[in-house]
Amino acid sequence: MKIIVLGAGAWGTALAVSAQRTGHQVTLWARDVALVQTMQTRHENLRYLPGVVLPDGLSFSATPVNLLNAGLAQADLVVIATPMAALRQMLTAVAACRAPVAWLCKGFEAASSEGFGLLAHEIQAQVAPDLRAGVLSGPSFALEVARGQPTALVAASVHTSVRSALVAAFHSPTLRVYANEDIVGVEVGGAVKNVLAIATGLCDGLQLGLNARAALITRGLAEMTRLGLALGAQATTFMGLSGLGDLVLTATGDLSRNRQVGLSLAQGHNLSQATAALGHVAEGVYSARTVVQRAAQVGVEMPIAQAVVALLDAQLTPVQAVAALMGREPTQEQAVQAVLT
Ligand SMILES: NC(=O)c1ccc[n+]([C@@H]2O[C@H](COP(=O)([O-])OP(=O)(O)OC[C@H]3O[C@@H](n4cnc5c(N)ncnc54)[C@H](O)[C@@H]3O)[C@@H](O)[C@H]2O)c1
Ligand SMILES: O=P(O)(O)OC[C@H](O)CO
Repeated sequence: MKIIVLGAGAWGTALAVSAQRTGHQVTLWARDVALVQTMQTRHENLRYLPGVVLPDGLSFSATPVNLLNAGLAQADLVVIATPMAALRQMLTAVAACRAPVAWLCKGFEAASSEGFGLLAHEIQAQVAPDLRAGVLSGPSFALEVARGQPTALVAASVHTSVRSALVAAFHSPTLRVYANEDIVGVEVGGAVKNVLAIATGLCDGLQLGLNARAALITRGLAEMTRLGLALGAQATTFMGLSGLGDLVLTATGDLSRNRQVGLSLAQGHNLSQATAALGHVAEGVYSARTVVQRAAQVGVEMPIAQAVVALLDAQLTPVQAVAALMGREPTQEQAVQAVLT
C-alpha cells in the first residue's frame, strides 16, 4: 500500500517505521523542513524519536500540506499523526481525499469561547463530511512500536473499508490491529485515559500507595464509561484496548507524557514547568476541561476529571484534590455495573 503519514512526532514516526518495515511504501510528512532534512541525512528523528533507525525506502516530505495534492491523490491511506490541536486544520486540508483517512490523536478539542470542544469524528463531520475516515487507537507507546515490541491496536470507523485499510496497513507479526465499529467509544477511551493518567501520576508522585492507584484506575474507568455511554458509545468498548487497555498502560507506564505531568505536579511544579520538561504533547492537559464540560452537558458525574481540572487550574493543591475525592459521600458501586449491563 502507499501510505502517507502527516506529522512526524513520536507516534507518526513510529507507525511510519513499522509500516515501511512490513513492506508498504510510506511517506512521512512534517511541516518542519529542518526536521525532514535531518531525517533524510541522519536516518533518525532526533527531535521526536531518537535512537530509532529510520528504514531504507522510507520517503519524506515537507511540501506545504495544502500543496500535497499529488501525494494525497496517489495514496491508498492517509494518516493524520498530529496532536488534536492541529486536527481541524489537517482534516480541512485533506477534505477532498478519496482514500481512507485515519487520525491517531487521542483527545477532545480544547474548549473555546465558541462552544464545547469536540471529539475527532465530530470535527470531521463538520469540516470534511465526505471523507471515509476513522481512528487508530489503543495502548501503544511509540518507542515500543518502533522497536518492534508486541503491541495491539484498534481501528475504529463506521466504514468497513477504513477499518480494513488500517488493518492491511499496520497489522504485522509484532502489531495486531483489531477492528471496531464503535468510533465514539474508542475516541472517548483514548481521550479520557489521558486525563486519568495525570491523576494516577499525581497519586504515585505523592506516594499514596498501590491501593490508591488501583482505586483511581477502577473508578476512572467508571467515569470514562459513563461519559462514553452518554455520548452514544457501547459499554463493551471500554473493556477493550482503547478503554481498560490504554487506561492501564497510560496510568501505570512511565513512558506516558500524561503520567509524567501528574508526577511533576506532585513534586510541586506548576503546570508550565510540568509541560515544558516534556518536549511532547500531553493531550490530557488540553482535553481535561472539555471532558468535564461535555460530562456536565450530558449530566454525567466525573469527580476524578474534575479534580484534575482543579489541579491544572491551580484551584486545588495536590493534597486538597485527594482530600476532595476521598471526602465524597459514600455511594453504590453497582451504579457502574448497571451501566455496563
Ligand atoms: N507518542 C505515543 O506513544 C502516542 C501513542 C498513541 C497515540 N498518540 C497520540 O498521537 C498524537 C500525536 O502524538 P505524538 O506523540 O506523535 O506527539 P509529539 O509531541 O511527539 O509530536 C507532535 C507532532 O505534531 C506536529 N504538529 C503539531 N502541530 C502541528 C500542526 N499544526 N501542523 C502540522 N504538524 C503539527 C509537531 O511538529 C510534531 O511533529 C497525540 O494526540 C497523542 O495522544 C501518541
Ligand atoms: O504518552 P501519552 O501519555 O500521550 O500516552 C501515549 C499513548 O497514548 C499510550 O497509548
